[in-house]
Amino acid sequence: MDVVVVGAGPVGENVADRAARTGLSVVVVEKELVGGECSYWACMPSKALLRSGQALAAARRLPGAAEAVTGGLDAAEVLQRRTSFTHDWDDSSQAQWLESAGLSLVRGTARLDGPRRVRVGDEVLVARHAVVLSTGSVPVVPDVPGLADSSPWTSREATSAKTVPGRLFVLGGGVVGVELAQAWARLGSTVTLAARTGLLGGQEEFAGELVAGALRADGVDVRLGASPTRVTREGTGPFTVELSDGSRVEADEFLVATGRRPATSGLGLETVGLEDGGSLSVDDTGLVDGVEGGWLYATGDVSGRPKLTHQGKYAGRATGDAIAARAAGPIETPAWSRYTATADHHAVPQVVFTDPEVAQVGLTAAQARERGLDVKVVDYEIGNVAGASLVADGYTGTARMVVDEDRRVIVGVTFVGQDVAELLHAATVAIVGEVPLERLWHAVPSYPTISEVWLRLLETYGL
Ligand SMILES: Cc1cc2nc3c(=O)[nH]c(=O)nc-3n(C[C@H](O)[C@H](O)[C@H](O)COP(=O)(O)OP(=O)(O)OC[C@H]3O[C@@H](n4cnc5c(N)ncnc54)[C@H](O)[C@@H]3O)c2cc1C
Ligand SMILES: NC(=O)c1ccc[n+]([C@@H]2O[C@H](COP(=O)([O-])OP(=O)(O)OC[C@H]3O[C@@H](n4cnc5c(N)ncnc54)[C@H](O)[C@@H]3O)[C@@H](O)[C@H]2O)c1
Repeated sequence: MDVVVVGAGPVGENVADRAARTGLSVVVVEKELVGGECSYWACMPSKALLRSGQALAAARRLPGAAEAVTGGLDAAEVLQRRTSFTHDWDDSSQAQWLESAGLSLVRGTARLDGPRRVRVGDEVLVARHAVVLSTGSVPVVPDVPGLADSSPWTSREATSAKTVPGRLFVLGGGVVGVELAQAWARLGSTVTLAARTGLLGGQEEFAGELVAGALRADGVDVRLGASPTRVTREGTGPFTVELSDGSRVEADEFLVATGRRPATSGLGLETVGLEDGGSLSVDDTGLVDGVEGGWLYATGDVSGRPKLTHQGKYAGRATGDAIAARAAGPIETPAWSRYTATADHHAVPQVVFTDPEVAQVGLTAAQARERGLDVKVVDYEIGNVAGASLVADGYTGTARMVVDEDRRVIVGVTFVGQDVAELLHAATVAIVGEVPLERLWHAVPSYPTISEVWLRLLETYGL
């Protein structure tokens, strides 16, 4: 075979598909479900858990519709819809797609076994051109006394649960923590969320503040600056969580949402001169640094690049194309070519699917300043836009545009509010295209849409 891809998550599937398009023979090895974490325990089920609650909350913000909402969410129906998205954790349709794309599937756990060699049980696959590691990431469980022994939930259990826990304790104020805290609170759980700092660190501060306010409005007990010091649990009974502020919380489930690390343990990295379980670093084509011969690639969560499905798939397409092209001879890989994931350094979009949504791309104001840019920050209250006031009575939300004054281009945008997710791609296009503000002025948003926030941002900037 020409190429072996380890891991059939969304990223591995994309690498394999692109490499095979030019006629290379590609084998994909998967130890669990074809489709990976994203399809079965992450993106899709978590968004399905959130969506019905958002629709209900949106209706409640509209006189006329609000009166028609006479009950709460039907949790059983929401869980059933979630399960339909995961195909009841059955991957046969995704496995069929793989075969229909001309890719071979080997089921089992793969490990490297020296250069270009991948062992799956007794079988050794030898790749003529490339081995690609697309093994994803695993949750990090912090070293809190009693926690690891108490069988806490990770995002897997929290996205696949069949019933609503009476009381849920969430540790971590990142994306997983806030999304799943809101999902379960709206499904009827009594939720406590503890975060050692503010919510959504790394984003603009107002994003975490608006989300914290919304969670509290949903009844979540948000404890900022609080860390658990001990967790105790008898068998499968309730958890008792002791917190650094001296308080105690009882919960039926405890969700660990404190980040993820690349899945490199037991991958056989030591057989190719790397450290078992260590982190990988890659160039923009996905080639792993420190390995001779240009045959080992890594993409997606395992690669140390942004842990997001769309960004991993983007890098996977570049890697698949680079492998296919290199099979025919040396290639040039300048920035912004089809072989390079250049946008990883400039414009990584992310939507946090809470209500309000947080949609962010590029640099925050603080990150832009850290890079030494001459920055102008423009803020605008989205509720003042006619389109937003039509979408919801009392619309609350904020938009921020970060401008590089030297080049007069946008380097970062954040929108927080209801229904802002679909606004984000325009911002991504503006940043990737380095569209000058004077030209952006001519991109006229329709009236009355929330997109008119673009006009207001440019006017507030001074155009
Ligand atoms: C709760 C949650 C919600 C999320 N929501 C979003 C979202 O809304 N949008 C978004 O963009 N991102 C989201 N993410 C992140 C997203 O899930 C990941 O970025 C994405 O799944 C990464 O894809 P991947 O293919 O690199 O890895 P994975 O999806 O983890 O797939 C890796 C695959 O490799 C297999 N594998 C691992 N080791 C081996 C081995 N040794 N041999 C064979 N097979 C192996 C695994 O079984 C798995 O199928 C979310 C994450 C979580 C935890
Ligand atoms: N909508 C989306 O795009 C989406 C949704 C979910 C997850 N994801 C991706 O999945 C990845 C994992 O998400 P995540 O929320 O687990 O990680 P994260 O890195 O976003 O957040 C982890 C949070 O846990 C906190 N933390 C870490 N160690 C801690 C400790 N010992 N005690 C208390 N708090 C601690 C951190 O300060 C941080 O706030 C992220 O990279 C994210 O991009 C994306």
